[in-house]
Amino acid sequence: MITLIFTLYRPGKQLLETLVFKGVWKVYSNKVVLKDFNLIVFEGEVVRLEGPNGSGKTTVLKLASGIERPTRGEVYVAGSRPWSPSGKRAFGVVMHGNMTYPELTVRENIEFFVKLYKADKDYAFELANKIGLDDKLDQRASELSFGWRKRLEMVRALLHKPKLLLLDEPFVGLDKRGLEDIMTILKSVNEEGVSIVYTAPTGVPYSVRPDERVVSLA
Ligand SMILES: Nc1ncnc2c1ncn2[C@@H]1O[C@H](COP(=O)(O)OP(=O)(O)OP(=O)(O)O)[C@@H](O)[C@H]1O
Repeated sequence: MITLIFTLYRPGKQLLETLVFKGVWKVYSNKVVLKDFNLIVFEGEVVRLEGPNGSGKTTVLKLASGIERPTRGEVYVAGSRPWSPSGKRAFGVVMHGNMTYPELTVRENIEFFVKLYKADKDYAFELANKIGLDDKLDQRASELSFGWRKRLEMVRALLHKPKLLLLDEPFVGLDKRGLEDIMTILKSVNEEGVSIVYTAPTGVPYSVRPDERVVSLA
């Protein structure tokens, strides 16, 4: 009987919480930007942070990536603080500024970040190919147009296989092909289980997945 119970009992796979905000407040010199903000994002989920300019969307990403610390409350990425070594490995982030090196070529940038993260070089160059960077590998990052630099930033953010990808307004300034390339890579990594949290000002007509969760900031 006991054997039968153990044979039938197949607990569902526990989904990992890739991002947790618990009672988070963010106050900048007496301006309350986030007031008791709570959010749980599970493995493989896509969450769109929506709201008007100044509502705190970027602030949420800065807290999730450890660039800012909460005034009150707790933030966890895959169970770790975002600024801890294991937390840092668990996410990739693309904000408005560039984090790749302008003087290095696309290839050199990818090789540099592969070494930094002790990542898989083949996987990194596969990402670069998938996003259309294969014929730009020998160009300096500084020579790339905005949309191509954005693609390089996306590869930089993903090459260490993070569990969570954080993107600040990923569709801004891209042409049709740029949008398609970015969407292709986002769909592909999301199918592999990567959670995506991205910001979009209210009214932006694009989405990563039709069933994505929308979180509105007032
Ligand atoms: N370092 C800072 N010091 C003081 N105030 C700040 C700082 N960073 C952000 N703020 C303020 O916090 C509020 C929220 O800013 P945030 O950039 O998170 O908004 P957002 O929703 O991303 O806006 P946008 O759509 O314009 O990018 C704004 O009023 C902004 O002026």
